[in-house]
Amino acid sequence: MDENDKAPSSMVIGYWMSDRKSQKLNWIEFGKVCRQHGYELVKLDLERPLEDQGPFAVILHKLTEIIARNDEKAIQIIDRIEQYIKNHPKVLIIDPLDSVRTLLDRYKTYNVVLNTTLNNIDVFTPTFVEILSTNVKENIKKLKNAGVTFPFICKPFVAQGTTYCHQMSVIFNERGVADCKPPCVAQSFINHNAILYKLYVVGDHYQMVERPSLKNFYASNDDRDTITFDSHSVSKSDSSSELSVLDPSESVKGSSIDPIKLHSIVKTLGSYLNMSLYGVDVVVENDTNRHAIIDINAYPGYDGFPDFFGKLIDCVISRRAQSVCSKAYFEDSGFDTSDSSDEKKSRAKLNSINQYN
Ligand SMILES: Nc1ncnc2c1ncn2[C@@H]1O[C@H](COP(=O)(O)OP(=O)(O)OP(=O)(O)O)[C@@H](O)[C@H]1O
Ligand SMILES: O=P(O)(O)O[C@H]1[C@H](OP(=O)(O)O)[C@@H](OP(=O)(O)O)[C@@H](O)[C@@H](O)[C@@H]1OP(=O)(O)O
Ligand SMILES: [Mg+2]
Ligand SMILES: [Mg+2]
Repeated sequence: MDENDKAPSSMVIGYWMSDRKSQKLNWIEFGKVCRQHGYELVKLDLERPLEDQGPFAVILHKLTEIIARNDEKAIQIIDRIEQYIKNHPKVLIIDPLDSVRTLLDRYKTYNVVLNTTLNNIDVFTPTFVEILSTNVKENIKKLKNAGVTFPFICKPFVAQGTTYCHQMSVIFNERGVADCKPPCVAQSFINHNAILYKLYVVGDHYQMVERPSLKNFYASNDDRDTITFDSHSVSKSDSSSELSVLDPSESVKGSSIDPIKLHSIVKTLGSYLNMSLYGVDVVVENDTNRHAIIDINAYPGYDGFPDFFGKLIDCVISRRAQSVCSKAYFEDSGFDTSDSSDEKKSRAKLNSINQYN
């Protein structure tokens, strides 16, 4: 490439995701989109110091599988990235590692939703409790105290990035409580006529896609054995699991998804999560029409998201503009933006400002 062809180094986007993910997204195309907007896209070599590869204006990543691995090598990789960010406070990271860590922990994620104002508009997270022990008696007591009802769904604590994190079970009775595999989160099952709504978010843009989901289960089925399943065999666009087929006696009433609620979910969660790239799984409860948030994913698949790359570069540009403005704003007000504790305070302040804009 001609040297004059190169974007200035301040316009380099360093990215990392697995080869599998970049192939699925046809990531080479994103390189072209970046060029059209004056950015250069460079894959990070996680084995080498980032200082030798930068400087970067932006770090864009799906590091969930590295963060979730948590072995010595993975810790070293993440430390390296965090150190770079600390040494270069102006670099924009999509998304901040602490925010991704929250989403990798289902228990923390559900607590975030619980503490938002979404409840006021009939958007909720089904009752949940963490199960950490294998003591069945103790767990039954814990479930009762928390108000988790049968049937409930048991999900591994780690939400993304491992081979087992999508292995789940539906538990119908006290006998089934022995099938909980701690550490996990037990969550009351919400009947929703086997329709899942996936909200894919890219910065200020979002798109809803409909997916198959689990059929209705009733408490009267209390002698049933536990059902185990892999979530990826139920709720992908091409899934056709038996677990999604409604019983013949059930009428297939369309649920009424409310676009205003979806809009509020995105507006509210964006600032609570401090994330730009995420997906929210929503089901609409039969009879009540309440909207339940059952899952939030960092950097999901975006299958069915029109013009993903166009929206992604848009997001990079607008987040950069925001972060430049906020740095200028806080420097003016005497904040030391290179100090990470001040940085945290300034982000919190900025979040609260954004929330009301
Ligand atoms: N509380 C619930 N009530 C009813 N059905 C649920 C509930 N939680 C999950 N499900 C069903 O189980 C599936 C998997 O659950 P969940 O989305 O939490 O798993 P996941 O592995 O994190 O999925 P993803 O691939 O989206 O990351 C959902 O798509 C939905 O069909
Ligand atoms: O491809 P990836 O590795 O990003 O897999 C992600 C997957 O996308 P895919 O649909 O392309 O498989 C997402 O599905 P949708 O919500 O978009 O349906 C969701 O399951 C994430 O939890 C997965 O993240 P992981 O568990 O792997 O970290
Ligand atoms: Mg899901
Ligand atoms: Mg998930």
